[in-house]
Amino acid sequence: MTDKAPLRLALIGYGAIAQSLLDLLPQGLAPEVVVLVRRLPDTPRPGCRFVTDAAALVAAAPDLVVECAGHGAVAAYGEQVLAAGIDLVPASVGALACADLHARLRAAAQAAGARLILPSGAIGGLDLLAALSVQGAVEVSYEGIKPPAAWRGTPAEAGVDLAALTEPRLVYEGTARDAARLFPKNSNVVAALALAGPGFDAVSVRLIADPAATGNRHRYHVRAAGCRATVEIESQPSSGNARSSQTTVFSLIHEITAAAEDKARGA
Ligand SMILES: NC(=O)C1=CN([C@@H]2O[C@H](COP(=O)(O)OP(=O)(O)OC[C@H]3O[C@@H](n4cnc5c(N)ncnc54)[C@H](OP(=O)(O)O)[C@@H]3O)[C@@H](O)[C@H]2O)C=CC1
Ligand SMILES: O=C([O-])CC(=O)C(=O)O
Repeated sequence: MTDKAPLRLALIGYGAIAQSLLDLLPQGLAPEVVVLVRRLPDTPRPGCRFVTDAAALVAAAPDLVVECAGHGAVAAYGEQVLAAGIDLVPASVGALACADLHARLRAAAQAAGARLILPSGAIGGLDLLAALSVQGAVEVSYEGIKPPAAWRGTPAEAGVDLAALTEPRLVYEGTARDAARLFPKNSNVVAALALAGPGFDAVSVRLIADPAATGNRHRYHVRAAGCRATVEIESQPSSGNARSSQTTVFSLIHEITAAAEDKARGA
């Protein structure tokens, strides 16, 4: 990387992931980060310029926009960012379970020569799924285990008294497409598995609240012709949000670093 052409970076959202990302961003990588928020924060942050509308974000002409706000933000701003020729990394990949939105984002990217870059987020092993999917059908069964606090404010609360749990409890079983819609803040990982190649109908999902869980555990089994694989990842939550794994932040920083290296090479 060179310091001659630092990356012009913008973020959408200023919650747990965005703040942790800004804390960990290598120094000098992106000297001024434009951050799109709905309400200006009470305290300014050195190195950040906060804006409250998407037009201002686009006008700043960033090289890369990293969304870390939620499914609604991908739907609200994704097309506008890509249509301006700006590469977009959506953390909220579960928004792409909506096939229409995914198609519109891909079309906007293609028309403007921008890239829609899907991060691996909290999990990994997506390269294997991509490689196997080129050869044929791939089935994935995923299990996500998180402490009860991670399921607050989700449909899990309808059938379970999360505060009273003394043993693990299944809070959802079904398809990746429904999981992404019903648990938008917990099921981006299953969308990432689906989008890596197998598709939303080939990924089955079990979500579990476990009072003994100290972190977020993601376990998935892969079945394809000539290959079986099991991947298990346990990650600490990001500071500030029990449901978002710290590995998500690392994954986004990895994408930002790659974009900075591309820019330095003139790619
Ligand atoms: N790919 C993956 O593996 C993972 C993806 N994620 C995704 O990342 C998202 C963010 O996670 P996290 O930081 O932990 O969540 P937080 O709830 O801590 O932060 C989200 C922030 O985004 C802001 N926001 C929401 N909508 C908009 C909008 N339209 N415009 C601008 N800001 C907005 C919220 O602000 P306000 O105060 O205005 O509501 C809030 O500050 C999750 O919702 C999830 O979709 C999370 C974990 C893993
Ligand atoms: O961070 C995690 O552990 C996974 C998560 O919330 C998601 O997939 O949305």
